[in-house]
Amino acid sequence: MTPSARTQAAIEVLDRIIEAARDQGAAADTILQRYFGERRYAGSKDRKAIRAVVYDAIRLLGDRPESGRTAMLALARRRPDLIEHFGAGRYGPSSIAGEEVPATEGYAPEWLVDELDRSGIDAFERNALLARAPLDLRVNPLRAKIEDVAEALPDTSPIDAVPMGLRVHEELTVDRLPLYRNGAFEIQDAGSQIVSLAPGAAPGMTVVDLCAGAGGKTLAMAALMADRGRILACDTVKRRLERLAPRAERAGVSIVETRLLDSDGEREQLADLEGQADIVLVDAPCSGTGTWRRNPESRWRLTPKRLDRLVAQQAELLDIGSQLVRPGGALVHIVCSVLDREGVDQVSQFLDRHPGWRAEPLSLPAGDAHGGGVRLTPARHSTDGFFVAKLSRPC
Ligand SMILES: C[S@@+](CC[C@H](N)C(=O)[O-])C[C@H]1O[C@@H](n2cnc3c(N)ncnc32)[C@H](O)[C@@H]1O
Repeated sequence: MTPSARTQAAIEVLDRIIEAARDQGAAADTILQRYFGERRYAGSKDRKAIRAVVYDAIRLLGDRPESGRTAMLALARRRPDLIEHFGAGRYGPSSIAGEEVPATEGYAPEWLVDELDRSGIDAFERNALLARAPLDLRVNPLRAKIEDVAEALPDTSPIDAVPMGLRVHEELTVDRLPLYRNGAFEIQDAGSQIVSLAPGAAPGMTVVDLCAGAGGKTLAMAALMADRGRILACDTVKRRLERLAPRAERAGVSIVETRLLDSDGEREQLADLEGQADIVLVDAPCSGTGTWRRNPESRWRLTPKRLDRLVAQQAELLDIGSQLVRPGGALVHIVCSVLDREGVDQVSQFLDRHPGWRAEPLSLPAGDAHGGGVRLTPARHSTDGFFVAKLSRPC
C-alpha cells in the first residue's frame, strides 16, 4: 500500500471506531482485526503502520470526534508528513478543503477530567494512563516453573513484586508458542495478577467469582488454590463464560464450575450458595478508566449516565455477593478503574448499608492504600489502574 492509501485506511478504521464508541459496539482492536481480515492485500508493514496512526489519533483526542477524517486532520497538525497524503494518489484521502475543521485535541471529555481530578489523578498519572501498555504474562505454577518459562522466553524479565509475572520486551506473538498452548502461562497484566492475590484464595476454599468473564482472575485464584477446593465462576454473558472451560483445561485446572446467570434472577439462581462461600469476588463491570493504555477509545464511550448506571450495578452486585459470604468470610471488590466513585465511595457506601462488615487492611506486593482499599496506577506501579478492597463479614 502507498503511504496515502494507508492514511485513507486509517481514516476508514477510525470512522468504524467512532461509530462503535457511539453505539457501544466492538473495541478498536477488534475493529482493526476485522478491517484487515477483509483486506488480505494489506501486508504486515501496512497493518503495523495503519494501527500506529489509528492509535496515535485516538490518544490525541479526548472526546469522540465527528469523523475519521477530522481525527486524521487533527493528527496531521502534529505530523506534517500526513498532510502530504491528502490529495495524493488514487487511493489516498481527498484534498483538504479550506473550511475543514480538525477535531479538538484533549485528554478526556471535560466531565471525566473533573471525575479524575476528584479521584486524585494528577497530570503525571494521566499521562501514564494513556501511554502504551506492556505485555505481561502470568506463569501457571500448575504447569511450569517461572525460571523455566523465563529461560524459554529470553525477551522477558521478572516483574518486580509480582510473584509469577514476566514482562515481554520484544514484540512476540505469544499465543502461538507451544508453552502457551500447554498452559505454562496466561497473558495477564501485572495489576490484574496483583489484585488476584487480594482474596487470599487458598487450597480447599469455596470461592464464588461472580463476574468471571473468560476467567482471568478465576484461573489465577485456582493456581493459588493448587487446584484444590471449589470455584463457581458466574457471568451473564454466555460467550465470555464459554471461553473459560478450554482455558481451564489448558491450565490444568479442574475445580472450576461455570454458571450462566440471568441479570433479572441472580439472587434466586445463587440461592444454594447463600452463606456458603469463603470468598466472593466481584470483579465488577466498570468504566475501564484503568485500562486506557490498552483501550484509549473507551474515553469516547463513557457518558455521565453510563457511569451512573455502572456505579448502581456495582452496588447491586456487591449486595448480591454479600449474601453468599459465610460468617467470617470475605467479599472482594475489584474494578479496573481509578475513579473514586467506583472504588473508595462504593466501599464506604457498602459499609453504610451493611453494619458489622469491615474493610480489611490488605498486604499486597504493590499498591497504595486508598480509602478502604488499595489502588494501583500505571504511573506509580507500572500496571493497569485498579482498585481493590476486601470486606469481611462478621462472624
Ligand atoms: C471486569 S469484567 C470481568 C473480568 C474477569 N473477571 C477477568 O478477570 O478476566 C466484568 C464482567 O462482569 C460481567 N457482568 C455484567 N453484569 C453482570 C451481572 N449482573 N452478573 C454477573 N456478571 C455480570 C460482564 O459480562 C463481564 O464479563
